[in-house]
Amino acid sequence: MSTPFLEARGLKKTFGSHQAVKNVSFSIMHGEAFGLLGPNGAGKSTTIRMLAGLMAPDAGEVLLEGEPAWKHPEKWKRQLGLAPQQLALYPELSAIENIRFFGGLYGLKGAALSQRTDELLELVGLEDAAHRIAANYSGGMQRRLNLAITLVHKPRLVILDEPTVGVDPQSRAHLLESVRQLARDGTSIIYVSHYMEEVEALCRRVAIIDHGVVLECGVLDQLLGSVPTQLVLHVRPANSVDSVGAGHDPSSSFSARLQHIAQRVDPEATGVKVSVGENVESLPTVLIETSFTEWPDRLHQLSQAFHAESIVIDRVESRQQNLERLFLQLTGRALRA
Ligand SMILES: Nc1ncnc2c1ncn2[C@@H]1O[C@H](COP(=O)(O)OP(=O)(O)OP(=O)(O)O)[C@@H](O)[C@H]1O
Repeated sequence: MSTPFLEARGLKKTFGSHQAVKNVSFSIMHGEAFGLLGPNGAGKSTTIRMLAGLMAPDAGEVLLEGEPAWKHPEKWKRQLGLAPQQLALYPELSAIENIRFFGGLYGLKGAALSQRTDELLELVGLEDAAHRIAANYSGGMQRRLNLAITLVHKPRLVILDEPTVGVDPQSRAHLLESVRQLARDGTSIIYVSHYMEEVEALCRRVAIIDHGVVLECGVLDQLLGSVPTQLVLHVRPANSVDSVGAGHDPSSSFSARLQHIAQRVDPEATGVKVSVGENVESLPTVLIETSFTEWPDRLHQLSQAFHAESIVIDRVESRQQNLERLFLQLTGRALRA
């Protein structure tokens, strides 16, 4: 197997008595877009500060192409670019002046610096605003400039910490397109975000961290395969006399029959969890959670059980397995709660 471009190995960091990062390991391959997900305070920013060499770990190490990164500080600095959550730019300078200033810090000058400045303004879509001072930009435009500055020295790995938080839709689209372009050009990317749909759209592999430890790390599609399939069954009584809302509270017997089925299905034994919509009278739905491969069998068994109770399945809806649900399964809470 080829050597990862960057590897976090057993990273730990404590602030006072608080262990912010308890044990974090993962690796990023050359040219890979990697997502880092976790709720507030999970330890993401602390982890990426250690990856970028801005903070020393208490234990563990960062390997750059298989070697301890601290052994080659110049290489580490040149090959990595971190776009932090807090903007790192001069608000009283224009976009051009900011990019040229930071480019100069990396030794760029003359035609090379001018060319790089033009490329970056185009990449982040700030050509028209290039001469205006950054203080007058919208929040989203400032984020785009922040990204351009991060990229000035053509880092081979870019770490983006929540790049789209609080930005307008147009800037968000620009930022995402810029990241896609970087990925197409073969830049490795660590994308830290609360927005699962962004991570799903951009990253092939992800790590989910909480309380300073990695809960899961792997290829997104494979991780999603472990999320139970959810089927929502829309059901109704087979007998019209017995229909929902008709006569003297027939729905309670309908509800009782649904509950009866739900109780009979033992989730431990069958791998199927059945739950009945709370307001059965107005919302006759049944939720099945089962494994992806087994759901046709499960559905068949359940429809027989329904038939025996004179209940008809009108419609079956399958809910997509997504990162939001994987996250919920692992951490027990929603990311944006
Ligand atoms: N310099 C510091 N001194 C003391 N505590 C810190 C410091 N930096 C981070 N922490 C604490 O460490 C924990 C992890 O913080 P960190 O910023 O790494 O989390 P995060 O996952 O990036 O969260 P967020 O999404 O809110 O940025 C938090 O409880 C935070 O308050």
